[in-house]
Amino acid sequence: MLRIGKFGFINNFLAYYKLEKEGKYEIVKADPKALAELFEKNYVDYAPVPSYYYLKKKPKRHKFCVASNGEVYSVIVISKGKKLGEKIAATSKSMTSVNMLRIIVKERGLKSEVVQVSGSYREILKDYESALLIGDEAIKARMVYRVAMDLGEEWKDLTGLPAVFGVAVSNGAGEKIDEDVLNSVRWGRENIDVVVEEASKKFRLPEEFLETYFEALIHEMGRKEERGLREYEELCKAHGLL
Ligand SMILES: C=C(O[C@@H]1C=C(C(=O)O)C=C[C@H]1O)C(=O)O
Repeated sequence: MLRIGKFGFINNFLAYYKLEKEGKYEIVKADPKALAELFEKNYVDYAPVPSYYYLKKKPKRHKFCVASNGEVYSVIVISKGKKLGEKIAATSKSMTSVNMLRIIVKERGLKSEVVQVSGSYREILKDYESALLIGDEAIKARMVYRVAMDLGEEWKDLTGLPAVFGVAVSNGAGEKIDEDVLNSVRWGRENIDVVVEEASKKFRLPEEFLETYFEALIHEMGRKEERGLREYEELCKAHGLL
């Protein structure tokens, strides 16, 4: 059975809902950085990985992605106080957004330094005023702390383009898998009420939030997303990050 990766976040819940029920693939869940490592070791045949990893290694890329054209809700800088801290502690689970934040900070002339740290967000917030969080931790934290930045929104303001956080890659034979994932995405969109109800029970989050969230996520690379990814590559290079 082919083994495929899944971001172990709510951001992949809608996309993989139908696919997981069908049981055609063995699905391996991990955070974005860990999934890139599993792909690197050839443990998975196909997986979404951080866009930054893709740009570094350029394996075969497919159409499934995790992107947003504006607010994304789950890639955010939260702050305990009113101001950004001198240092923004970025979760070690991220590869794309930590570099995206470095670009935004420089382009906006902000003074904060972005440092990458490990640990849960509660641990991080013991030592730092501000933190870049992704995925479910970001969603939990945003219910409690002030959202200082939404990276999807910041990226759109800065470039006028979508932010592409993750893209699907394969060891070469991913065409059919990608087609199955995108069919599952379409099923999820057409049956969003079912997906939202299930997700709300599973993650104990309000249906209203989940609906807004799932609608904000883009899961198929189109022309705008291609341009957004290219712009990210160019700005990474311009800032010495790639
Ligand atoms: C949209 C998100 O973006 C994620 C952020 C990533 C990163 O920063 O490397 C990689 C993949 C995405 O899953 C999220 O975490 O919810």
